[in-house]
Amino acid sequence: MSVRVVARIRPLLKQELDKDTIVTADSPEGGNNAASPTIVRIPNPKNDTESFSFQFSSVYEQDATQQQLFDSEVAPTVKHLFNGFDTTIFAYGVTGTGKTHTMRGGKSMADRGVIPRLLSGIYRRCRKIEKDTAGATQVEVSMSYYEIYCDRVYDLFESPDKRTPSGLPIRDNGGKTVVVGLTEKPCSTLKEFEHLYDQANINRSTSSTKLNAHSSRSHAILCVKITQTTETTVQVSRASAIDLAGSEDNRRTDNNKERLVESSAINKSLFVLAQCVEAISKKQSRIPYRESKMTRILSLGQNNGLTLMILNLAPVRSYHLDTLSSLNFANRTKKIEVAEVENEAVYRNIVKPLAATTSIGGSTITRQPLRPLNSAHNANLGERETEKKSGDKPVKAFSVYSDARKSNARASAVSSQNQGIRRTETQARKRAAETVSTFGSRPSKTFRSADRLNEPGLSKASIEALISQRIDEKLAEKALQDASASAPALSTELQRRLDELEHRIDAKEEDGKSQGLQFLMMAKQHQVRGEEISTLRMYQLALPYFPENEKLKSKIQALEDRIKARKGAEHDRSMSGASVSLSQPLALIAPLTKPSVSLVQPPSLMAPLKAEKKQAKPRLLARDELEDEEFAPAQGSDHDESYASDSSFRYKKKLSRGPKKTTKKLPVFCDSANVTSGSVSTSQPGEQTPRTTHILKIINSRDINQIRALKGVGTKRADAIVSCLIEMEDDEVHDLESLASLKGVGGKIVENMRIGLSAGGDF
Ligand SMILES: Nc1ncnc2c1ncn2[C@@H]1O[C@H](COP(=O)(O)OP(=O)(O)OP(=O)(O)O)[C@@H](O)[C@H]1O
Repeated sequence: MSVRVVARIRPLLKQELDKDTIVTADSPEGGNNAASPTIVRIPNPKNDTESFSFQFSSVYEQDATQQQLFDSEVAPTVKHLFNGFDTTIFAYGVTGTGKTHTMRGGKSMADRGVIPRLLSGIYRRCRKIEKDTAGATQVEVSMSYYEIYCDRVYDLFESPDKRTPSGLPIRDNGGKTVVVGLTEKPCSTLKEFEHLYDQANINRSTSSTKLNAHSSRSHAILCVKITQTTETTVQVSRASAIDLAGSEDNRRTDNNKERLVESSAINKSLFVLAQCVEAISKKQSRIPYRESKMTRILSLGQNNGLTLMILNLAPVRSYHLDTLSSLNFANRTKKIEVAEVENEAVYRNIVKPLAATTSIGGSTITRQPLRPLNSAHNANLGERETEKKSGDKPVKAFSVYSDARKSNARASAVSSQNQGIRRTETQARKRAAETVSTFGSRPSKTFRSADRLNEPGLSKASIEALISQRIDEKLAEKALQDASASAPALSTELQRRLDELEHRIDAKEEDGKSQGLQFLMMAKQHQVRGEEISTLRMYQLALPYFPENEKLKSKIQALEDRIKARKGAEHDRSMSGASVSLSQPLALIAPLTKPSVSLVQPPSLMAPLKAEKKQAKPRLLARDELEDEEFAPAQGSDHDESYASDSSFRYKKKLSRGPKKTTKKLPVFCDSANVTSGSVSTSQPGEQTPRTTHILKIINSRDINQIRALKGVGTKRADAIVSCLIEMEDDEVHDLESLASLKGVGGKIVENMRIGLSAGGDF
């Protein structure tokens, strides 16, 4: 199932004028005009008579109410949530386009946004389920709420003065990204939720900017966990509602230094998100999720369940290019496929009293850094601790029951809620496991043990062995938890150093890369605004971080040539005193009457842009310059939604990734059998021995199995080598020195590969 994308055009604000409206909603041609609109139309910034159209699942016009949006888009997701599907709803758009209004909304009943309405729907359904099952199914709701501010994660249930400056760490846990040490608060009524939510929102970072008096300076993520407990099963599902911060054009915000830092972090994370979406849509093997915490947490395309993106748009001309950019992003996002997999209900340990299985740690949970995670999304590490304390005995990881206890009760209870929902094969298989009950609300992991227990080949002894292995694991886990329970005794200094270490772990080698990405991002921003000199400058600053990106180099070259040519033309004109000539074959004239954005070069803030600053008037643009512009409509289509975008900057790892031709420290390989690194001659491609040729052939095959089979390589390294090769695109590794310079390889490994082949007797 793909991400569902709907657009919402906000009404004009007080200071905005009707005549400036350029974004409109439309129904598809030939369709029923009474049908809800699904198309957003916006003029071509270079030619008002042309328009671009973008189709989405739905488009909400300026007069659409909060109720309409909720009823059509969000209410239907509630039942899926209770059927075990996770849902993710996020608002995306430029600053001041109405994301917070859509997600949170105002205080009056009519103004309430998606989040309070969603919770209201959740509680209503809770009551219905409890009533329909005469109390046999109990539903518990809890929430965590956090923000990503300047790429740091902060718990919104903690006031800013109590926060650790470095924020909460995030970790990958079985494919899911979790925030460690997040508070999870139970909230059993809408009133309770609203109280907690309002309190937490006070802690959210907002400030006044020129474009929005209450601008969100962070991405806010609300995670609502729903636990449905029957006599035999526990099913957990989660709704994530995300109010992303909006991208900002800092020339329009008049931001001060602090706001600029925030803005740069916001823009960077949104840029990375766009890169991820682009990489997914191009089916690239590397999706740069890890380059921003927001993209790691959002994990668009990696998450399961239902995903709804609400694209917020401002209707007015002052947002023209930003709106196009958002529309283009949304257009790509709608193609992303999300696996429609539900969370499986797991058997609970019926020995435990019902209430104890779903108790929640609440605000007592403390941060427990640098230790393994063992539960699901946004793991609340204190949760199991609380459970354990609630009973005298430690809770068993699982129990084995006799055949007498069949899972029919569970099957019927759950299936009555899951009518019409596709089930996975694995689940069907797991349902067949009749004899197992699992610990508390643990996810399906324990089922695997159960499946193994049911394998026909397992003897009683191996079952015993498995059980004692699981008990050992649990005891080890408990020991770890006990150890970290004493974490409060850590000194602040030690805590600080741990935080630093975690940051370093997270950052790894990303520093240079993110700096380079920042420059690319700024280049793109300048480019869409038609500021060539500053674009060039940003590309030049980015080049050292992507030295092997040929497209970047050619882009720089093309820009330099174009700027030179333009300056030459300007110089010629000023010398001859000639005014614009209509007969000039390769020039187009910006119509003075039409405020076409792209033809009028806006002044830039950058110091070296004096030449551009002088250009307050519309200027001549060469035809090729126009055609190269980011928003040119696709050829042959005046109403095409796919306008060209710059895709040339897929990230490449810095220097070490690609093969370096001349690196002093590299070993020199000689192709005679007994020579070790450090020998004299450099192998020339034409002089390679069969062994070298064979190694290079295997490497260039990009076949992970063949590469892994080379001596001393192993799965991880083979994977890294293939990633390097993919990033080299069509280029190949031509000699052993280049091979040694690949990331994670080195001279010793290459030597091992050679020795391995000799030992095999083939060479
Ligand atoms: N549908 C709407 N109806 C009425 N007013 C709206 C609507 N959408 C937005 N607004 C108003 O527009 C202004 C900006 O909205 P909002 O703060 O929600 O923008 P935002 O996209 O969240 O901005 P930022 O990214 O800076 O936080 C607010 O005054 C808000 O009340």
